[in-house]
Amino acid sequence: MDSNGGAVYCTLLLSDNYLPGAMVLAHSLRDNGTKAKLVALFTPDRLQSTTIDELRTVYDELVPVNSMVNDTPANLWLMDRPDLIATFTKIELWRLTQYQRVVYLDCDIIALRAPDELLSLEADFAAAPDVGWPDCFNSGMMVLRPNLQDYYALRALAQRGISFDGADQGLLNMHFKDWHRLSFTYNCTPSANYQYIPAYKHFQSTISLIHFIGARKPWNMPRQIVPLESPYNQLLGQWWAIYDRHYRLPFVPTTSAEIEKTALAQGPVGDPTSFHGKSVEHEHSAAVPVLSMVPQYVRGEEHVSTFIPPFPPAPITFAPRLSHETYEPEIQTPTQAQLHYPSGHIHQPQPLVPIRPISEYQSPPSPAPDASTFEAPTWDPSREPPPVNTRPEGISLQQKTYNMSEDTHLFQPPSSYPEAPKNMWYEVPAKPEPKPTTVFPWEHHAPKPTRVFAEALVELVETPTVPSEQKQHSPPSESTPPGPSSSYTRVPYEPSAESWQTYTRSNAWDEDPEIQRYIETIQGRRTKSQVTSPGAQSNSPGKSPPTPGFHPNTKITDFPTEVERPSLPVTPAPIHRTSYGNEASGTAALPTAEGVCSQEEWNPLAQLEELHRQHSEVLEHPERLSSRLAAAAYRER
Ligand SMILES: O=c1ccn([C@@H]2O[C@H](COP(=O)(O)OP(=O)(O)O[C@H]3O[C@H](CO)[C@@H](O)[C@H](O)[C@H]3O)[C@@H](O)[C@H]2O)c(=O)[nH]1
Ligand SMILES: [Mn+2]
Repeated sequence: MDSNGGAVYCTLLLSDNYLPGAMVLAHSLRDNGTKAKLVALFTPDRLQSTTIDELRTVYDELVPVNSMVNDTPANLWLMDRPDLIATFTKIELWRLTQYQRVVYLDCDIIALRAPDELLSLEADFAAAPDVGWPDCFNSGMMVLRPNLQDYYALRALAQRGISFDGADQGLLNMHFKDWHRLSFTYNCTPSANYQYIPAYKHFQSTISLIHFIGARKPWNMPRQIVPLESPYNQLLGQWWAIYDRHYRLPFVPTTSAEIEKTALAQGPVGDPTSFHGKSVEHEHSAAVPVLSMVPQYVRGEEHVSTFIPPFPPAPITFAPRLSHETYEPEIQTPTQAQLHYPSGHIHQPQPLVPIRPISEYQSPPSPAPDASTFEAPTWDPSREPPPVNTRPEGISLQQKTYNMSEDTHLFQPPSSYPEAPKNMWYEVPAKPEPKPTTVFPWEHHAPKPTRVFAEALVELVETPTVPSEQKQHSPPSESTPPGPSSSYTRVPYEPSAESWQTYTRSNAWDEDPEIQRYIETIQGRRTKSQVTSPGAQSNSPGKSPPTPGFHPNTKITDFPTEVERPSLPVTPAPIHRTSYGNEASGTAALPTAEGVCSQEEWNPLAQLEELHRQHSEVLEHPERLSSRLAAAAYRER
């Protein structure tokens, strides 16, 4: 009993010609590091003793079993596999009760990694789906617990010949209906199904076991078949790699003379169907030292003669194997022609693909051709569009396998990281503010704004002497340009005064000489066009331009003196004119607001008193309010 509690890998050998498979399978498991016991069931009545001896070199235990032949083999012919007549012998696996668990593998399987986890799988019976009918499992790989109940049940079915394919897979699928499904990567069968190539490319690295189902087995096929990159041919290469590691003959001819000699020495091979049993004994000549029994059952050796010739012999009239692009290993049975590498002296074999014109091949003296020699004619991308209907090229890209790091140290972050770069933002270039379009003529040479704030004003206001002229509210002469607002402050500066007193209380419309002139030109125009206007007639004669420096007509507002008006002089008030008779008529032309006393008579104190009186009246006699409002509404109507 080993660490897996008696779990073993096990295969079955029914005939000598499957010996290479059994041997390569065992090597693939060992090469991949499994420590588990390797067991081989074999049928002594059907095998040569040398075959059994050979098995002993790699298998830990050999278990002889009686072969169980299907007496009603009709269904085998549905598969065209009469050679599977004895595969009912597989049910002997359930009699291996000396082992707790058996991972059974067909002889035509290789391991790309040892699937040791299957040795401890918690399932009574597990397998992977079959590519031909995925509801069924493929019986080439099974994880099972040997037990006599299943054994006798299976044997009963077998004796009655109950199997839909006439072999073990049909029988086992009828018995184990509830099988534990394992990943296809545990029993990956090469196939040419529509989904196969992309899936293969994707899952390739996860494959544990490859199963070469079908009548043709890797050891009966050449080492290399083009296209080399097709999944089947790549997997075939994997089988041959293991085989070569353990059994490749030491002699490899390299010169053309050696090639010729070796080919002649091996001679033509007989009917391939006769290679069962002893008829194969003559096949390897003395020129090739035979150290093991295995190579004599390896038909693949024959058609490559353990070498690849440097170039196809010329003249060549048939397609060399290298041009075999539509290889379908599961369907084709090897013909004699397929088992021969075409060298000059061998009779004309049947080509596998339509013969290409000789011009498609390179001439013999050119360097050794590789697979690409037989590619489609070269394409000049600078001159023509890509050729249509060519083979995809991605599949032939180099594949790389990366290994996980085995470093067991924890990641240590660096003590500091470099400073992040600064000033990475984009400086938006400043767009110059567009100058506001000028409306009035004086704006073209407008003086710089001279607004002054409170602090600065303290000094400015203290110094200037207000001209007496302005105290009398006369308009400023043109010789006095509009300067800082302090020159127009008529209220003497008082440090305790409210801040509003410090503001400019001049009206540019009254005091800016340019505005004065502008108004005069407009008035002039109005005079010409509206002759009948009484204001125009009285205001401006329209005969001579106004006298510069004196514009009494245009002055319409000013700050009233404290005598004129008791309220605070916050805003300029309309000038109450008495000096110009026609001015008065102009003012009289404006209708006075109804119910509002004139500016001059407005007494804010009296008005406040009145407001207060009304307010208290409403509070004391609310009923009067409604009658008041009703009266007001009636008035409005
Ligand atoms: O002449 C033979 C034939 C078969 N076997 C053994 O039986 C197994 C099954 O035969 P195989 O040629 O591998 O069959 P497959 O092509 O794999 O065909 C399918 O169908 C078979 C019959 O149902 C099942 O046994 C397989 O697992 C299943 O993959 C082989 O691996 C060997 O272990 C021999 O030893 N010698
Ligand atoms: Mn098989």
